[in-house]
Amino acid sequence: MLFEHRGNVSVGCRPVIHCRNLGSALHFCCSVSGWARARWRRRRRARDAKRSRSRSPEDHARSPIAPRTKTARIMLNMKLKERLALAVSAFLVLFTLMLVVDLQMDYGISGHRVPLHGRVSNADTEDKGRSAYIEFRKRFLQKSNGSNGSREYEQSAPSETSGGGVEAEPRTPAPPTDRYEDLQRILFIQIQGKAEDHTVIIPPHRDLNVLRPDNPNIGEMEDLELSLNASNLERFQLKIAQHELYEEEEPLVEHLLKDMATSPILHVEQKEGGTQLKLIIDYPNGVQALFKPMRFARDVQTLPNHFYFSDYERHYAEIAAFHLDRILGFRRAMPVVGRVLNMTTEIYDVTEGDILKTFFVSPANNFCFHGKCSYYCDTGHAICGNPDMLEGSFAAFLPSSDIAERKVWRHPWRRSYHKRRKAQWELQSDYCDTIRTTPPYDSGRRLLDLMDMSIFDFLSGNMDRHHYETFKMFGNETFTLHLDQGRAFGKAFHDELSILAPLLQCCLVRHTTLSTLLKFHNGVSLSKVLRDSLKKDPVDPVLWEPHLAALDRRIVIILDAIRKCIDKIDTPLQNEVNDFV
Ligand SMILES: Nc1ncnc2c1ncn2[C@@H]1O[C@H](COP(=O)(O)OP(=O)(O)OP(=O)(O)O)[C@@H](O)[C@H]1O
Ligand SMILES: [Mn+2]
Repeated sequence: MLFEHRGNVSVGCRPVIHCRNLGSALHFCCSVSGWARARWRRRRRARDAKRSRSRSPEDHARSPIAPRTKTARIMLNMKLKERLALAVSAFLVLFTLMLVVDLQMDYGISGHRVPLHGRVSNADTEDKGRSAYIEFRKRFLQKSNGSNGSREYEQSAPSETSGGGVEAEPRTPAPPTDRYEDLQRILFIQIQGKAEDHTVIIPPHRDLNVLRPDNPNIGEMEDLELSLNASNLERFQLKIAQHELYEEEEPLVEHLLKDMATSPILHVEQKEGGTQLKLIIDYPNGVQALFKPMRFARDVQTLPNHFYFSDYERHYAEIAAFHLDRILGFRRAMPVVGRVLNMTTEIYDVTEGDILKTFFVSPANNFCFHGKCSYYCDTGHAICGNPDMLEGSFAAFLPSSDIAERKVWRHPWRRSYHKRRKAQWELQSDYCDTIRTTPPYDSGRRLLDLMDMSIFDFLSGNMDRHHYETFKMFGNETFTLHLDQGRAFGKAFHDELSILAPLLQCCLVRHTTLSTLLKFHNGVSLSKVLRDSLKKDPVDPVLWEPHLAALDRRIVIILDAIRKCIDKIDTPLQNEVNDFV
């Protein structure tokens, strides 16, 4: 409005608005206007008076000049302060307008600048957000250091299903920076027999699994003789000994695996007990196997909202866990092999009873069935062939209870199996002190076996260890069976530290187990040895690569934990707090 005046003052001010130095321009404009205003006002008043005398009131109303004159009069009547305020606000409005136009150039009009700006600024925020998150997480984990019993080591592919491909390529692990020479030294001294007893690492001369004063097998214990046409499974079963299921390099294991993978299937029936569907497979000559069907591809991971107790069983986990148990030198898991079945001829045609009623053809024309069990035995969770070929795991059958009865033990570090309740070991920091003084954990090999089981389960990510079993005839001084690994290998990018709770709370490990872990850490990696071992299986590749990679990562975590335990006894005062679990 100010710049619409035609008088000297406004004309005099107009160029000023284009000046870059607004402050001095305004000052100039206003000092000029002060002098000119009085003169102009006098002249104007005289002219207006003349005009109003010569015009009628109607003329006055009709005249287009009238409002402008009025405005000008208002302007002239304004005080200097008011005019200055007006000038500043007008400038501000203009300035804002210019800004808006400039912004539009950035985000709307200019086709080049939009994506560039967008990308750069987004990446910046994301990067900052992510690194801040990682930093926070790192600090949080350092601070809590597993006080809640669970620590995550998430890697770059946290998707639930990752379709094989590029991600599944084996990564070359970086050479180990820490060879754990301190731990190696302790083992070396123990081997030389010079060592005193160690509270964390139990030397071979104190370990019944190494000493084995007696190691009878089932055949000897039961006085059973093998018939000439005895199957490989019978031979295997009678050779099960007090301290291990089978000897190192036992040739029967390979024979047994071959039998289960190739022998004709005579009969199938659903196994009672357990929560998920399992079939008992009958082969010629009385050989039996426990079949777990394939439900998902190898790279389908545990659903994030599933508890360990509602996780699906994975057939490949049973196969991989058997190999892992053997490689680690435990030999406490029954041999398991993979095989692809024809559902029509090798299941449907050779079974009877209620299970038959659960077979159907899916909309995708695949042959399916769901059986009857308490978890996932319904149409929505059916087991489907492709179109009628079905893969599964076949575990060699344990000797019947007529020959070798088993004792079922409640695992002291059992989880609560309730979505809100916590188990005793999660609440009591000195929980192991209680267990150590309770039979059968107060002497012999049992507690050490649970430490091995904890390591075995941590490596494979198996949280489902509610019970364990032993052969009754061998009493308490016998190995613990590694049965039911169906829920292992479910989360490749997460290391569940709470599985290690027994080891972390008791600070106890076998010399032989530690030695095996160090051998893999410093030599040929566990992932490589397991990958090579699994190559012999008919359904190889058995494990998704990230699961194999996880093993090498988890070994380091176990070694760190053992070192921490030793530090604790060396400097007890500094480590009073049980800061792992
Ligand atoms: N190889 C085997 N031979 C004979 N019996 C077996 C074998 N493996 C497991 N069993 C028996 O079958 C039972 C159920 O097996 P498993 O635990 O694998 O099934 P599950 O459905 O996973 O059970 P749960 O849901 O209780 O974990 C076991 O408790 C065990 O006694
Ligand atoms: Mn199970």
